[in-house]
Amino acid sequence: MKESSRPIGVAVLGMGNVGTEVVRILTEKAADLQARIGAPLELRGVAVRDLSKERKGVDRALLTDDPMALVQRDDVDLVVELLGGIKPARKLILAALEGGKSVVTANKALMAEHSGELSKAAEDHRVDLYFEAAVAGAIPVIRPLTQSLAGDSVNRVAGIVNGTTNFILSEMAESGAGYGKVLAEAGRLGYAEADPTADVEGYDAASKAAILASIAFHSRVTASEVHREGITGISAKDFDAAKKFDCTIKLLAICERIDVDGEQKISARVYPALVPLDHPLATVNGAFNAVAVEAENAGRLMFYGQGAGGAPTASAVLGDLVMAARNRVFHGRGPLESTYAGLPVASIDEVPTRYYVSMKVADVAGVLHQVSGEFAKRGISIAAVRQEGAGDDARLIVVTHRASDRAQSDTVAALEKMDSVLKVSSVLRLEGTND
Ligand SMILES: NC(=O)C1=CN([C@@H]2O[C@H](COP(=O)(O)OP(=O)(O)OC[C@H]3O[C@@H](n4cnc5c(N)ncnc54)[C@H](O)[C@@H]3O)[C@@H](O)[C@H]2O)C=CC1
Ligand SMILES: N[C@@H](CC=O)C(=O)O
Ligand code: NA
Repeated sequence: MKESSRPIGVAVLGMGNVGTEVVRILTEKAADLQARIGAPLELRGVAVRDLSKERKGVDRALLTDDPMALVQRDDVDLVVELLGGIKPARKLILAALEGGKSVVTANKALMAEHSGELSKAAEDHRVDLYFEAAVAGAIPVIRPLTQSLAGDSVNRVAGIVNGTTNFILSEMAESGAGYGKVLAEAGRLGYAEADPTADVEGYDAASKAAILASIAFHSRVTASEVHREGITGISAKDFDAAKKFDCTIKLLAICERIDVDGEQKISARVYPALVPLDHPLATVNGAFNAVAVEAENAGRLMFYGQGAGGAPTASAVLGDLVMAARNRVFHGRGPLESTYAGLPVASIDEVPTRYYVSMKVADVAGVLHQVSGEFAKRGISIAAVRQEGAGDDARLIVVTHRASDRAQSDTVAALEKMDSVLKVSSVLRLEGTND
């Protein structure tokens, strides 16, 4: 390695769950980081909202409540954005890139909507924009997709990419624990977003799916193009029913190439789904995430680890920081954004899915025939039927084979109108099967 170069000035924006851990590691591991980079990293400042708050292990003189002034300092070479949200993060990152500073961010919400603008600024100013922490926390997924698999063709990236909802669903499956209490615990443990609606309504997973789909398929997919459903409607009853089909329930993010009438499109979708208990994703519990990648030549790859939490996320941030700093020392550049394929995003209606439909029915002869008739009318074949209870508590559960999501959802709408179907109580998709 070449002799140590001049120090590299680092600005950290935000000292919450992740920022606190990043500053701690930067301080505690300074000597190791210097040896790995070939230059010392020097913390020039940390932008916080509340200057009066006690920040253990941080020199007060480093704190500022003016992030823009910090970003624009001449002695800052690298900016680490850990504020979250679009405003003021977008402007701060743009200012950094335009000022010739490389940026490391964990901000999936921002990257999923503004990656085009930010990547162009990085390219124009010949600096790096790294965001490994933005998807699946500590797990390396961005780097494998952009670098290790750069010579392959990825067909599918799917898995569990939100720690908070996986933590909640795991607790519900395990102990039937109440939803609100578990969500509060996820916040306390530093897994949840500042506004946890982003987690439970699937927005966070949708941002991650947009980032994964864009990189995997060399196209640009934004969060608003990802079909999104959250977990707020999932109840203990759904878990009981799932168990009867040897399944559990997971919030999945699925990005795949699909063929729609001869045209290649991207499907990017997030929803809670039944997953067979013997599927690898069924055993991913707590705040752990797992991402399976299927590539033409590599075959199936599986990435597993901590998807949320201050220290695990800080690990991914530090990895990016070391890369960006090394590039400064050795005059290199990280990979550029690649969107040459420009594949369109399919509507959820066009995607082949399997449905699980649980309904309360009138306990009269012929109901099963009528219900199965509605599926048959739309060309959907039924994989399993289960009849439960009797009288006022008669229930019918249908699991279908794969058909277009449009045909499946039209069938559910028709069932809801039938006199003999008193209530469609639950509709979930089934994933992790081959049929
Ligand atoms: N917590 C986690 O497990 C993970 C978080 N992320 C992402 O990392 C980023 C940070 O997340 P957390 O640390 O969990 O959030 P957090 O809410 O704990 O921390 C954000 C900090 O930024 C500060 N802040 C916000 N606006 C500011 C401003 N204008 N000036 C100065 N300070 C400001 C807040 O006061 C807060 O302390 C977010 O983009 C999040 O989505 C990514 C992966 C995992
Ligand atoms: N809120 C997110 C944090 C990591 O991205 C999650 O729960 O996964
Ligand atoms: Na990651």
